[in-house]
This record gives sequence, C-alpha cells and structure tokens, in this order.
Amino acid sequence: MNLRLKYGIPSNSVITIAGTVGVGKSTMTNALANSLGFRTSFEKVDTNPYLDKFYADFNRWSFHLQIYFLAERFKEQKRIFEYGGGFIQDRSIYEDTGIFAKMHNEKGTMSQVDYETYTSLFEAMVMTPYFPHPDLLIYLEGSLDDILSRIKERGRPMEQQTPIEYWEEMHRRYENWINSFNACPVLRININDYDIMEDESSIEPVVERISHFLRQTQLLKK
Ligand SMILES: Nc1ncnc2c1ncn2[C@@H]1O[C@H](COP(=O)(O)OP(=O)(O)O)[C@@H](O)[C@H]1O
Ligand SMILES: Nc1ncnc2c1ncn2[C@H]1C[C@H](O)[C@@H](COP(=O)(O)O)O1
Repeated sequence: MNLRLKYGIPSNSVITIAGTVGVGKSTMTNALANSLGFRTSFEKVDTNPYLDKFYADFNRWSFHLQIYFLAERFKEQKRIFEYGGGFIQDRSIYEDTGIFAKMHNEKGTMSQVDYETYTSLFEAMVMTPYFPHPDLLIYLEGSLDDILSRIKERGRPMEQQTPIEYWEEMHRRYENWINSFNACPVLRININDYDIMEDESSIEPVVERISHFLRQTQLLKK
C-alpha cells in the first residue's frame, strides 16, 4: 500500500536522511522511498574515484574528496529540483561541511587553506536563498557499539581498516552537530525504534511520525 496517500504526505516533499557512517541511512532511504512511492538520491560509493585513496591517505586526498562530494551532491540537488521533489535523499549536503571537512581540518588532515577554499565554495553554492533546503531532515541516531557492529557487518574493506577512534570521533561530532543544526526541520529517530530488516511493516510508524511532523512544520509556516 502507498503510505504517502494514507498519511497525506505531499508528493513534492524532499526528505533527507542524515547520520553517521553505518547507522542505516541507505537502508532507510530505500524503505521510505518504497513505501511512499518516492525517487531516491544515493551517494555512489562504488564509483567514487577518491574514496579508497582517501581512506589510505587522509592528508593527500581529503580536499579532492570533499570537492568531489560537493559536486555530486549539488548535481543531485539539481535533479531533485528538476523533478519537482518527491525524493528521499541518502545523506544531506550539510554533513559534508559540518562533519567531515571540519573534522579533517581540526584533526590536521585537511590544511587550513584547503578548508577555507572548500568552505567558501560550499557557502557560495549552498548557504544562499536560492538553494532549496529539504522539507525535513531525518536524523538516525544509535549507540556507538551498534554502529560499529553495522560497519563491521557491511564489511567495506576501507572502513574495516580505519581505526575505531575515527568512528568514535565522528559519532561524538554528529551529536554536537545535530544539536545546533537549523537549516531545515529535524526529526530524530533512534535505530532501536524500528527494524525494517526483520519486519518491513515497522516502516509504517516512521511514516506516521513523518506525516505528523510535516503537518506541524507546515502549520508553523502559515
Ligand atoms: N534497521 C536495521 N537493522 C539491522 N541492521 C541494519 C538496519 N539498517 C541497516 N542495517 C545494516 O547496517 C549496515 C549499514 O547500513 P547502511 O544503510 O548501509 O548505512 P549507511 O547508509 O548509514 O552507511 C548494513 O549492513 C545494513 O544491512
Ligand atoms: N564528505 C565526506 N567526507 C569524507 N568521507 C565521506 C563524506 N561523505 C561520505 N563519506 C564516506 C563515509 C563512508 O565511508 C562512505 C559512504 O558513507 P555512508 O555513511 O556509508 O553512506 O563515504
């Protein structure tokens, strides 16, 4: 059944799924898109020409990788706009700067000059009145232990070889980042509150929460 009609979710909605690596964004993107009849916008990991190199040498490749992600996400944003919405997006553009670029700069694996070049480009492209922000950002949160088991279970070699401290640092930063994020409305969902791998129908309460939340934010806009 199309849950979009049942819960009155506007067909032009754009919902972005945020959260740390391995928390379950892609899985949630697929499940929501299927139940709402929406298109998906995914990060392409397998065809990313920098990702493996980046994990092998952060210093050398962090700037290249950020520029690549920014270009890819911006192109996706354009595609979503051209379709007139109706999308679930796997990871928001805001996490690139708010989490990744910032973390690499502060940890010394992205130089100050590269970071400033990147952030000025990001701000010129994204933080303008012309850039359409999503109607809703769903933030998936879970314990570090659960997330580390998911990264392990998924088994991407580059991530397995990365020290646990990297994922710990990212997990901590995500919590701080979401507490001050205000570019669009945020709905926080704990990964223990649904289990779409075992029980497909557990997506319905999530859709219900989205519907309720969107209605509230629309009312506030009026
Ligand atoms: N609700 C869930 N319950 C159990 N395992 C899950 C759930 N969602 C995702 N996973 C598993 O966790 C791993 C990471 O999920 P994924 O959706 O790829 O995360 P992300 O896109 O956030 O990196 C995958 O192996 C996936 O099968
Ligand atoms: N902006 C980014 N900088 C560095 N690494 C990034 C960025 N965006 C995504 N990544 C990495 C993290 C993961 O290894 C893959 C895919 O992310 P996932 O959270 O599993 O969808 O890309």
